[in-house]
Amino acid sequence: MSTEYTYEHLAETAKYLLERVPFRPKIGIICGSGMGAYWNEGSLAEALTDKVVFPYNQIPHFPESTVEGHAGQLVFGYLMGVEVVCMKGRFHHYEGYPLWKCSMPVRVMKLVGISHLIATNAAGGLNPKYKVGDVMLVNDHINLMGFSGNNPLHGPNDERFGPRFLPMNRAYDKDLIELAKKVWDDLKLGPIHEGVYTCLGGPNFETVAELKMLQMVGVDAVGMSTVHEVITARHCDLTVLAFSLITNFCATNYENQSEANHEEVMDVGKMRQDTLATFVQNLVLRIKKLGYPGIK
Ligand SMILES: O=P(O)(O)O[C@H]1O[C@H](CO)[C@@H](O)[C@H]1O
Ligand SMILES: Nc1nc2[nH]cnc2c(=O)[nH]1
Repeated sequence: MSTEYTYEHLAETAKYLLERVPFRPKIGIICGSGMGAYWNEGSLAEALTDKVVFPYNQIPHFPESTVEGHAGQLVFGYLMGVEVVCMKGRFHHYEGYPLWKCSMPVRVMKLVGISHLIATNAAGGLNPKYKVGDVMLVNDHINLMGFSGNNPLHGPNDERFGPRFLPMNRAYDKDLIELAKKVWDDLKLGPIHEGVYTCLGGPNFETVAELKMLQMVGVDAVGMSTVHEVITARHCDLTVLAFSLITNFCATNYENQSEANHEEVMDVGKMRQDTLATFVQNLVLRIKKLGYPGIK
């Protein structure tokens, strides 16, 4: 079975949400590990006003979030006066969900009216120039899981979502990347990078040999999410911006004794949540002011 969700299922989910939310969001935000987990002062979710909160287990047809750091709530609200919908926690393949299920919320967000998706993630830094706590705007990805036929769009295609075949060479909108860099610089937040992300199935972190291979093929940051969400988003014509918070440095030699762990990932997320919240708030404001630019 490639997908249990028909268009009608997801339309039902969207209808349930829309009946309970008094405004229509244009921007969807997926909070990565650590970044959406806490309601502490300074977190992105905390910055939302006039919130309407839906725990995932109360939304018809929604999967449940099982990872620590992923609260499992869909939050509608205003960020700097901009209508947004925010996923506090996402679904990963390693939780036991097939990729079409991991990325179903993207289609739901499309059906509630978004035109733009901001996907964030925590990732290991492979590019030697990156430091822990840095941000990398994703300008491309390598769909490694797709190489073996594991793709969120696998199976019958429903044209109401999008076409059977789709290009991916302009998946990460260049205008939005430029805008994001400008917003970051205007806020004087220090250096920001642009690079290539890849998603592995997880849940284990990588071996040294795997990391060396990924570095050789041009990967700058490695994680366990985002790629399938972006494919699904582009399929239904959403304009996409994605960024990675570099939460750990990947050990590409055997002398390095440090070991990647999820606690560190969440700690760095927490440490950087204020900065990222400020960044995203200013970004959505600029996107709105500019009339929601980017390829559709
Ligand atoms: O991609 P997000 O959800 O930010 O989380 C990343 O961090 C977790 C590992 O610590 C994995 O889930 C990986 O994908
Ligand atoms: N696969 C993978 N995912 C991560 N998420 C956060 N850090 C990492 C990492 O080093 N590898």
